[in-house]
Amino acid sequence: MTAPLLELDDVVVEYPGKGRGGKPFRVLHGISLTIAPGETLGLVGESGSGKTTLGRAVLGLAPVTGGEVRYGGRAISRLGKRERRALSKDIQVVFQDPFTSLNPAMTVLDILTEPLLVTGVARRDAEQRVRTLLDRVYLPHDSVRRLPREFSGGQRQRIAIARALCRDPRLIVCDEPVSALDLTTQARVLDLFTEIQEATGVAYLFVTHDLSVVRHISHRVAVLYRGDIVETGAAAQVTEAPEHAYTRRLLLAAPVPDPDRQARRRAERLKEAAS
Ligand SMILES: Nc1ncnc2c1ncn2[C@@H]1O[C@H](COP(=O)(O)OP(=O)(O)OP(=O)(O)O)[C@@H](O)[C@H]1O
Repeated sequence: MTAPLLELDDVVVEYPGKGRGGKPFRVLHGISLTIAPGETLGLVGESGSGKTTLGRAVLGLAPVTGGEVRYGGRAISRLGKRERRALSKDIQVVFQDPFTSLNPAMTVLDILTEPLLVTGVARRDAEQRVRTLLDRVYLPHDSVRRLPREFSGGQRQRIAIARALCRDPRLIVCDEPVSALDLTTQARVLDLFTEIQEATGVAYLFVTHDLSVVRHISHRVAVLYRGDIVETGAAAQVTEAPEHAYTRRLLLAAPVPDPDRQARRRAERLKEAAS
């Protein structure tokens, strides 16, 4: 078996003093999961279940008070600032909102060259790299002169993806990266994620509340419920034949476009609620 790229071993996240009576507020209760090189693990769960917090724990942005996050076998939960910055070459992030995640005052050229220039890449090489990145996300080369506000939501998310790819990461935490896009744009951006993975071998931790998205993009799916993983398995198995009652409820709650299926689901939901 391939060694995992990322491993969470009994990870606990607590926010100090936010719980009842000023006690620490425990958001993740001991999460264990792995992601292999080149794999997409979809992370689903209802609002407030802790999905974003789990992604932030991987990025070193949430307080891990128990267990360990390992990247390539190395413990990374409690790194200092410099070590964490060095790790940002390997672990990148794409956020939900393409309207706020890009600096509105910077041109696309500046947005995409900055991560390279700060690590000592020569300007000419950085600009060459930007052209390759724009090709990879299907944006024209003359995008470099424009500001984020001159692009549509889908195009902005392509810029955010290009920025995440700048330094050839091995893992990208994708936090609801298509939720703010319309359905057609969502499908195109999801296809782009898949194509990039096939070309580069990057792995994704793909956080979403949307089961149709998770089915489309993931190899495996983990289901988070109130800070615990209740089910993990192959994407098709978890989304077609879930074992856990919570996953079944999540599936039944998802809207479906076909009215007959929708009616059947409504009947199943009512049956579940009555039982
Ligand atoms: N910085 C923080 N300080 C205190 N509590 C926090 C912090 N960040 C998140 N939480 C709490 O942790 C819980 C999980 O939040 P999180 O954002 O991880 O959930 P989520 O599953 O991503 O939800 P959504 O789908 O709505 O984004 C929530 O109760 C939230 O209020």
